Amino acid sequence: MLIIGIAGGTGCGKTTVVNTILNELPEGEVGVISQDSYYKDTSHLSYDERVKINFDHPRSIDFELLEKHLIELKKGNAIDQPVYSFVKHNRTGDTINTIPRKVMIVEGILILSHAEIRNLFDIKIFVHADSDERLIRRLKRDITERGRDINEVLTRYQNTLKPMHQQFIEPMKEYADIIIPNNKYNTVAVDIVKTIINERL
Ligand SMILES: Nc1ncnc2c1ncn2[C@@H]1O[C@H](COP(=O)(O)OP(=O)(O)O)[C@@H](O)[C@H]1O
Ligand SMILES: O=c1ccn([C@@H]2O[C@H](COP(=O)(O)O)[C@@H](O)[C@H]2O)c(=O)[nH]1
Repeated sequence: MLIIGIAGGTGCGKTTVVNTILNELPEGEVGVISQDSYYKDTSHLSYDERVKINFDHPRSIDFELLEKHLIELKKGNAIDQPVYSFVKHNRTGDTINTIPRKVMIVEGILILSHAEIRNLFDIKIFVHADSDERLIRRLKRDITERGRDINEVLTRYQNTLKPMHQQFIEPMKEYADIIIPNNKYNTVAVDIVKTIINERL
């Protein structure tokens, strides 16, 4: 199994890059694990308490479960990936049975910040987009898809997202094998990643 980690700040285009790769490769050969599925279960908190969580800090992620799942997949075993709701800020209680594939892509803002997880990746990719570009994309996406308003996005950006990005995400470029510049759609870089995956397939 080839495990590829794709990191980068919110709105840099990780999900879009992953979907582009998936759409053009043979169905069923590549699997995806999203770090978002591993936000800690916060069912014991009220919605008002959950909204105050710093979701850009590594402690908000259940890295132990993510590591356990990746090890199981490497051994050839299926895992039950939790389903996360950004609208509720919590796991939904559902899971997706995820079977091991020849290539597994793990994507998320903080996946390179955890040494044990990082060491499981055969290829580490960092997707870069400038912070103003990422904020614009996040505003548009979170208002249309994640039930936010302009005030929520900008307040979270100033209070937690920006400082956490500078502390825990941007420095992870150091560990990347490939950095994809993604201020514009970067079809050349995505083609290169697809070629690497095709060779493995
Ligand atoms: N290169 C790009 N140029 C312009 N918009 C983009 C680009 N990549 C992604 N987007 C858009 O920006 C938003 C955030 O992208 P997404 O892939 O969800 O980022 P991430 O998963 O890194 O948070 C989405 O609405 C997506 O359509
Ligand atoms: O309940 C939640 C959990 C996370 N977030 C925000 O999501 C982004 C990470 O997702 P991307 O798809 O990479 O943007 C992170 O910046 C968190 O602030 C949230 O809003 N609510």
